Amino acid sequence: MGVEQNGKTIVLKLASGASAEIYLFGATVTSWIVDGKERMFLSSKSSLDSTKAIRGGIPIVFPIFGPPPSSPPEYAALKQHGFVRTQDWTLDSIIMDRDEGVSVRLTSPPPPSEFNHKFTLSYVVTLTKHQLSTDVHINNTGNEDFIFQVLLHNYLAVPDVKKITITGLDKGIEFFDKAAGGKMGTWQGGELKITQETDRVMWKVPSQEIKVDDGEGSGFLVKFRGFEDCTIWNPQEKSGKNMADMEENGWDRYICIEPGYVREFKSIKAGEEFLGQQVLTVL
Ligand SMILES: O=P(O)(O)OC[C@H]1O[C@@H](O)[C@H](O)[C@@H](O)[C@@H]1O
Repeated sequence: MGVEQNGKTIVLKLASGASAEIYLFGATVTSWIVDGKERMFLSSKSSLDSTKAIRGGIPIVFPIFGPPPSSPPEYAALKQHGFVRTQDWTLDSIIMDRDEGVSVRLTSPPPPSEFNHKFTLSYVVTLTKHQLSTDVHINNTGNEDFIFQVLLHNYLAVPDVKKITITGLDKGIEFFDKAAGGKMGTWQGGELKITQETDRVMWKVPSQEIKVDDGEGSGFLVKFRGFEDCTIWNPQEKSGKNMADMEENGWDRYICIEPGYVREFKSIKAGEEFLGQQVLTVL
């Protein structure tokens, strides 16, 4: 029980058998086991040698989501989804180590020199019997405002994505449909099924609670606070087969329900803190 440190990874363990593995590279959660079952998808073709972002688990997206914008220059120079998913993070502290829960705080290293904004970024991962909570704390430690986007890119393992049902998306939400070439749409309410490539940035989700029924008696509840938007992504074969680090048919074994602040850039004032929380529960 407790917290094991194994060089590149930290493993949280509970007496119930629940565990979570976090790579220091990107502070990426790569495994979450509940009731003897792996709940995170991790592609068998993912590189785990710190050369490329990990394909699976929960990569952290910051300070941009998606491809870089054309300006300002320090943002235009960034790679897709920003730099923190490919940085070596540090274990800062063990916050809690008890029978009912284990919690650790990780901190990111300084940003690349061209990203000339002062901030601290810490990530608190808490494991309880059926839940995994991941909280991002961003503090503006400089004297000027700066802007960012942030998102927790979870890959939730499911037996067959074509059998899942997603609910909790409020009727009337606007979404940016990347799979449809970047069109805006309005969600009509009800259930969302994955029958084709899906890449939707749902703007301002009032419920902040999305349920995934895996069609085989289990699933997930994804709750969030601080984050307002949620991207729902599954590439299916059409785009999945073009991803070098995606295993064959991997696209059928996960769904990404990604809480974030991504519909626009959020401005953070000098001295201000942003807290984005994700709570994943196994149903
Ligand atoms: O291949 P990456 O950089 O990890 O991104 C994966 C996907 O991440 C999703 O969040 C985006 O909405 C998709 O458009 C993107 O393809």
